[in-house]
Formats: sequence, C-alpha cells, structure tokens
Amino acid sequence: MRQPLLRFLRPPSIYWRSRLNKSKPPSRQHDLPQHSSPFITFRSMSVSKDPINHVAYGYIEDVERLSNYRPGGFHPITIGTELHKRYRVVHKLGYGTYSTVWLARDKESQEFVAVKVGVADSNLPEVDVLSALGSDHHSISGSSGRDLIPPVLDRFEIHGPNGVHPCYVTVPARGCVAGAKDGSYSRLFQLDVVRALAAQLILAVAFLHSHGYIHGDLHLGNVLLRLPFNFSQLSDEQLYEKNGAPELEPVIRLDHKDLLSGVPSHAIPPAWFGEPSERVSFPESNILLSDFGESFSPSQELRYESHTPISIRPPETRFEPDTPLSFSSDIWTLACTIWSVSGQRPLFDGTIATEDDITCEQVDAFGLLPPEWWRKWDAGRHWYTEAGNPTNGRTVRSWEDRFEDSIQKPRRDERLAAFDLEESTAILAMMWPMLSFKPEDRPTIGQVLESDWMLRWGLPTYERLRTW
Ligand SMILES: Nc1ncnc2c1ncn2[C@@H]1O[C@H](COP(=O)(O)OP(=O)(O)OP(=O)(O)O)[C@@H](O)[C@H]1O
Repeated sequence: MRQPLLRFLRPPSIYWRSRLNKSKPPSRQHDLPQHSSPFITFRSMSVSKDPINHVAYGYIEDVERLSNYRPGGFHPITIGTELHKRYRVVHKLGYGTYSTVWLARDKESQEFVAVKVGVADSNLPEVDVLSALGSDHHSISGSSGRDLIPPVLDRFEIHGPNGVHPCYVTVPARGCVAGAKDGSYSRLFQLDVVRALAAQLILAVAFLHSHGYIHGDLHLGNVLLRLPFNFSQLSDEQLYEKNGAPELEPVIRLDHKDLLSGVPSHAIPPAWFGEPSERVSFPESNILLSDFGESFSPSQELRYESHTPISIRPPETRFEPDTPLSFSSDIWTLACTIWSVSGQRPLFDGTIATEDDITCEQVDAFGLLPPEWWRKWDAGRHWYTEAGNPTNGRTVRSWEDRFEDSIQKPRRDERLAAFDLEESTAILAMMWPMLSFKPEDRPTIGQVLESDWMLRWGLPTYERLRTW
C-alpha cells in the first residue's frame, strides 16, 4: 500500500492495463510510500527470495511477497478455499505486510465478507482496537462516527503449514481512496465527493479520539470506499462477469524445483471494484477507515515512533523523539490526508524524499521551525541561511502556492469545480492550525468538528450523503 517511487517508475503498459481492464486493480502505488515494507516490487527488484529456505521465485506483478510463504509467514489460500468451515473464498481483496485479505461468501448469511488472514504466529493488534470500538455506539454531532469504522463480524485462527494465523472477518469494500486516485488521469474527485470524504474522515477520527485511540496511520491507502449495499445479491458468476474473474498466476521457483509445502501453486492479483477518482459519484463516497495496525490508546501505552509515511508524518516524531505521540499527531496527518483528497498532488511530495526534504518542504510552506527544532536541523543550512532565508536562487513553494498548484488549478484545468473564495478561506482556516509544528498548538478533533468549514460544508454534505 505504501510504495515509494512506483508511480514514477510504473511501466506504461501496466498503467494502461489497470485503467482499461476493470479486473486489474491499479498497482498499489499510492501517493504515499510504504513504510518499512519489504514489498517493493519495481522491476529491478522483481525477484522474491525466501531468506530462510533460500528459494527465489519469478516475479509476478501486484501480488504479496511470495518469499513470505514460509514458516511464520502467509497462509496459502486460493479461490474456493473454505476458511473456518464457513467462508468460501471468491476473490482476493488485497495484501499488506502482515496479511492477505480475501473476498469470501459467508455460507450462513450468504453475504460477501472480507477475511483478513494474518501472518503466522502474530497477532493482528487491530482486532482488539476494532472490537473495543465496536462495543460502543456513541454519536458525535448527531452523526455516527461508529459507522465509519469496520465492524469485526467474526474472528478465528487457521492452523496451516506455515503456522497459526489470526484471522478476522469484516465488511468488504470497493477499494481504497488512494487506489481510485491511482486509477485516474486527473487524480481528482468531484467537489461534493471531496467534502463527503473529508467530513467522514474528520468524523471517524473524532470517534476514535473520543474513545481514547490514536489511529497512527491516516493515509488514503487506509481509507476504503464502501461497496453498494446490494453487492451481496450478485452471484459469484455475476461478480466475475462484472468485475473480472480472479487471475491465477503460476508461482515458479527460479531453480525450477517443486514448490515447498506452504507455498501456493498460484498467486492472485487483487480485484479492483473501484473507479477512477473523478468517476466516483456522490452516493458512492461512503467510506470505512481501515488498518488499525498502528492504532493505540495513549492512556494504556506510550509510543514514540510513527510508522506513517514520511510525507505525512508529524514533525514532532523527528524533533521531539523523546515525547510520546499524542492525539495531535493524528491531527497533522489528518490535515495532510484531507489535502490529498482535495487536490491532485499531496501537500508534501514524498516521492524519493528524505526526512530532510520533507522538513524543507514544511518550512517552505509554513515558515521557520520553532527555535529549539531549528537548532537541531543541521541539514537545514543546505536550504536556509542561518538567518532563516532560502539559500540563493532556491524557489520556495508557499502554502498559498501549494493550494493553487496542487488543488485549485488542477481542478480548473480538469474542468472540475474548484473551491470558491468563501470555502477556500474556510478549508484553509481549518487546515492551517492542524498543521502547526508544535503538537500542543494544533486544535483538538472536537475543535476541527466545530470549524467553520465542517459546520457549513462538511457536516451538511455528510448529512445529505446519509439520507441519499
Ligand atoms: N475490508 C476490506 N475490503 C476491501 N479491501 C480491503 C479490506 N481490508 C483491507 N483491504 C485491502 O487489503 C490490503 C491490505 O490491508 P491492510 O493494509 O489492512 O493490511 P496490512 O497487512 O495491515 O498492511 P500494512 O502493510 O499496511 O501493515 C489493502 O490494500 C486494503 O485496501
């Protein structure tokens, strides 16, 4: 979900195929780089080698790392596999560092479900967070933030050749918001969809924070677009006809020996039920906030490190590494994510960026760092003089430049409505304090909920969506 470089390096043939053939999802090359993921699969690194058994596999595009099919790794699953004697696998939905996710038919309810199967001998910590959140049904501002968090419908373990795998069942989604952007030329959403997505994100974070949890990884790869409510009425055949049948790609060892037990005979690229961003219609803009693998409750546990991609990582993790992460860390990331929803380009470009590059972009946009941080930023002298002026001849993209060239101009160029002056002022006024360098200067999520933009544009749009 978070791979650096790839949007840049993606072979055109793959790009076109993902746009033209609905059965092929866009490769998982989103705005945001994949933190600490070994799943970097651009061509020059295409061979997947199992470090324990020293087995190398032929490259298959857009599948989980095959070398992770080994003891302690993924569980081999294929179409038709029955999980927990109840969930018949129909398609693949995705994969991450720690799991594969499958579309399955629940034999009891006949509904489609998503089954997340973790790597062996691990726990899926998000299940506890989701279960804790699911036991409560608070309402916020008359809107249920709970509806934006995936419910845990069932949980179980699979005993397989690679170990014991934790699994949980939740509702399936169409795909992630980042995938919709990657599948689009414009990488833009309709303005009403932007409002609906941003408002729901704020409500989801408000729900989490009011229940004592920090999400810790709020990027668009973790925001899922819901499927229509009648999706389960499709038979498997209709599903395949409409969206394409799973493609089974043979797994081949480079030494041509037989596959070890625990390695699937075929790998399956994920289904793509999504649409290019500009074609996502208003009624289709219902979301689920997913991937609670980085979530935690700061009252129960102190965490200092953020694993969210560096382009949206809150700056205190760099300059105050001994201070525990607070709810404010989500506020920074949330603002960056709302920016990406609104425009074509992210607020800070993480492509081939180092931490120093991102800090430089932040200073360009917001002005000088707090003095105690400025003193720690040695590399800063490369971009800024001691007195805090940009070094000779360097072009600085201000906050206003970024709003114009990342959001407003691309929207106008693509003939999609841009924010009018009143709404521009309101949304910038909401995001600017969320991006205060010092976490204690950022608003709480409650204050974001009460911002002018949320009250006048966000919440009314969300209410309209709920009653559509
Ligand atoms: N309920 C769902 N419906 C549809 N797709 C899903 C669902 N849950 C997860 N996915 C997809 O599966 C993929 C992996 O999910 P997820 O990111 O939760 O796994 P992970 O192993 O925790 O990943 P990470 O590498 O981020 O830690 C993602 O691309 C996501 O879009």
